Amino acid sequence: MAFKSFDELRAACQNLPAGSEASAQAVARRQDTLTKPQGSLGRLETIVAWLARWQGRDTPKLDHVKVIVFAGSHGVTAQGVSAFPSEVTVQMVANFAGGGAAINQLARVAGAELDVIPLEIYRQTDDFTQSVAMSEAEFLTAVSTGFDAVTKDTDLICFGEMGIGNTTPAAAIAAALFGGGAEKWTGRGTGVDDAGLKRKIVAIDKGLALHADAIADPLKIAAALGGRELAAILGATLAARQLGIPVLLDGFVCTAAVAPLAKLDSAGVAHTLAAHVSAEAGHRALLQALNLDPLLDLGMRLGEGSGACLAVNLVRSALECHTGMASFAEAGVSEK
Ligand SMILES: Cc1cc2ncn([C@H]3O[C@H](COP(=O)(O)O)[C@@H](O)[C@H]3O)c2cc1C
Ligand SMILES: O=C(O)c1cccnc1
Repeated sequence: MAFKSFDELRAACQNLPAGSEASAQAVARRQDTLTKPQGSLGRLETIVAWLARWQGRDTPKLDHVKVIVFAGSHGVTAQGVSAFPSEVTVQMVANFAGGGAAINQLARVAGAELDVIPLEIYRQTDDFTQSVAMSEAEFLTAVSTGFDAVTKDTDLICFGEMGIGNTTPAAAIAAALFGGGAEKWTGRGTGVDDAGLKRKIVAIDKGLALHADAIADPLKIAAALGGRELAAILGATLAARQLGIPVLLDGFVCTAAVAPLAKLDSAGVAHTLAAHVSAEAGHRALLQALNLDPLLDLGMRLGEGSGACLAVNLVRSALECHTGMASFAEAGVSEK
């Protein structure tokens, strides 16, 4: 897919397939026959219904689980917004290839295939305090790359990101979409000190003022204030919806990347589950703004898709119970 204009992409974001209510109901009916008090597996039960709804299968499967990590470089790092230098992005892409990052270990344990897709990582976006981060064409190229990275044979997908500085564009997008000022959405990312936090807030306020004309349009916000890996996550999440693939969202950056979809269509992220709430300051508020209830709260603040991938283990456990448990009749267990 090559999206040619904001208008074309917006139309795609506003014409989304609904999930299968019939498959979700088939799961709910079976849950109530299994050898447990009704509802006693709590969210494990609703997770399976969610899988069924968005896979469009009465019996969901998890044969092919994927993690795609998108990487991008950020011009706004010139404002001193990260604790780490920008070149760490390229270095970490090499580390992913060598199997040495957290996400490599988590993907192996979760039985997930890991893909890493660098988006012009030797070319930073423009510094959004000076101009738009990406032109319309640059933004759409990144969205299209993300869209094309998703393939139909996938049963569940996690998106991750690597991009030094990217908690700043993420907070800027959240502030532009939901208001409340930069301070509400800005956290310490990789661990900036108080002066660094101040620089982030100043940079975001400057970006919000400079791009005030974009604020009515969620896609223009994502182009003016975002980053290539965030744009790719937006495109990939849209593709997943069209292909019938449920999505596990990772942390603050990933959630900010998909937030424009929710602004364009009130059910725009209905096929996603928030895998966790990260320790990044704005994440809890952002999940609330999107009406998402996170599965895990482990104080993680890494990105890379790490929290999403960890939650694959929960989703697998939920599905095993659903498919493997005996019914009251099969097991000869008395009902109440
Ligand atoms: C070694 C290393 C590995 C990472 N893996 C993910 N991130 C995370 O930290 C960055 C965002 O934080 P900030 O906005 O403060 O730069 C992103 O690259 C994100 O994926 C990492 C950061 C570092 C340093
Ligand atoms: O929650 C996140 O996505 C996050 C937090 C800190 C650093 N990088 C990503």
